[in-house]
Amino acid sequence: MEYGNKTTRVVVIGTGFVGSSYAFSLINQNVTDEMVLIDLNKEKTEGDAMDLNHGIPFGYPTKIWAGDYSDCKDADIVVITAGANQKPGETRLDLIEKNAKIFKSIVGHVMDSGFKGIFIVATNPVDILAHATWKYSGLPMERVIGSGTILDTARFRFLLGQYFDIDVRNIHGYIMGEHGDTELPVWSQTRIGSEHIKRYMEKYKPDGKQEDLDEIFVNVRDAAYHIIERKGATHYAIAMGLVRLTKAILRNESSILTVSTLLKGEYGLDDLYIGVPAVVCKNGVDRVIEIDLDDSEMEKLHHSANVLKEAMKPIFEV
Ligand SMILES: NC(=O)C1=CN([C@@H]2O[C@H](COP(=O)(O)OP(=O)(O)OC[C@H]3O[C@@H](n4cnc5c(N)ncnc54)[C@H](O)[C@@H]3O)[C@@H](O)[C@H]2O)C=CC1
Ligand SMILES: CC(=O)C(=O)O
Repeated sequence: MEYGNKTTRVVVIGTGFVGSSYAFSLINQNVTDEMVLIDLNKEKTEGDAMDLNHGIPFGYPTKIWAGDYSDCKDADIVVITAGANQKPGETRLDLIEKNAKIFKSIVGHVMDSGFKGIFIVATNPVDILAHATWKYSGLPMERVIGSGTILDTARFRFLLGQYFDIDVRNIHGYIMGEHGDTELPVWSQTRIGSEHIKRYMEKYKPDGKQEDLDEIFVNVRDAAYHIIERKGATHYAIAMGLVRLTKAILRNESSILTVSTLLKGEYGLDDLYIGVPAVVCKNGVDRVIEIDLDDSEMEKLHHSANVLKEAMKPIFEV
C-alpha cells in the first residue's frame, strides 16, 4: 500500500492480546506495506510473523517480520501495546508504575534507532503513558498520540445504536477525559443523525428515559471490567480502533477521533495528555477540536484532568 511514493512501515511493540489483534486487523485492511513485530518474547513474535505471513495469500500483500529496535529507524508509525494489563479488579491507574518503567526503556530504544515518525500509545494508563512517551522521546507533541477514549467512544456509539435501534454509524457523540474511571459522556453534543439525542428520544422513543442513558454510560465506563471478568483481557475492539487511527495517519484523512493529546490551554487545561476530539492526519494530531461543553461536563473534564495530574506525579518526579 503506497501512499505517495513511499513504502509504509508500522512497528508493533508488545505482541500480546492487543498487539497481535492489531497486527491481524492491520493486514486484513490493506493499511501498510511492511509490519515489524517486537516483543520481549522474541519466539512469540517469530511465531506470530509466520502465522500472519501464512494468511497473506488470503489478504493483502504485506511484508511481515519479527524484528528489533533498529527497524524503527524507517518506521512511519511505532505502536506501543507492551506492558502489563489489568487483572480482575485492578484499575488502569494501578498499572502506572510498572508500565512507566517499561516505557522509559522502550521509548529510549526506539529513539536510539533514529526514529522520526509518529508514536501511537495504547498501553494503560494510556493518557499518562502517552504523556511519558512525549517527554521521553523529545518529539513534537503532534507526533505522540494516545488512543485516549477512541474505544470508549466506540462503545458509547455501539450501545446507543442498540438502544435506539439505529446504525452505529449514525450515532455521533464522544466520551472525553481519562481513558478510565473518570471519563465523561458529552450528552450535550450527542446526536442521532443530525437530531439532538434528547429531541430524538422525545420524537421517536417516547418510552425512553434519562436513567436508561445513564446506565448506558456506566456500561461504557465499566466495559473493560466486565470483559476482563469474563475473558481476562480486552483486545479486538481496541485493535480495530488502533487500525482506524493508523489509517487516519497513513492516508492523511484528517479524521476527528477522540485521542489523547497534549492540551495547551484548550478546555482551560494545560500540560496534560487527555482524551479529546482532535483532527488526525499525516502529521499526527493537527489540532484539538474545542466542542462546547455544558458547565457540568466541563467540571467533569477538569475533575478527570486533576485525577490524571495527581496520578502522574510519582513517575515524573523520579
Ligand atoms: N488503550 C486501550 O483502550 C486499551 C489498552 N489496553 C492495554 O494494552 C496493554 C497490553 O494489553 P495486553 O495485550 O492484553 O497484554 P499482554 O500481557 O497480552 O501483552 C503485553 C505484551 O507486552 C510484552 N512486553 C512487556 N514488556 C515489554 C518490553 N519491555 N518490551 C517489549 N515487549 C514487552 C509482553 O511480552 C507481552 O507480549 C495493557 O496495558 C492494557 O491495559 C488494553 C485494551 C484497551
Ligand atoms: C483494557 C481497557 O483499557 C479497555 O478495554 O478499555
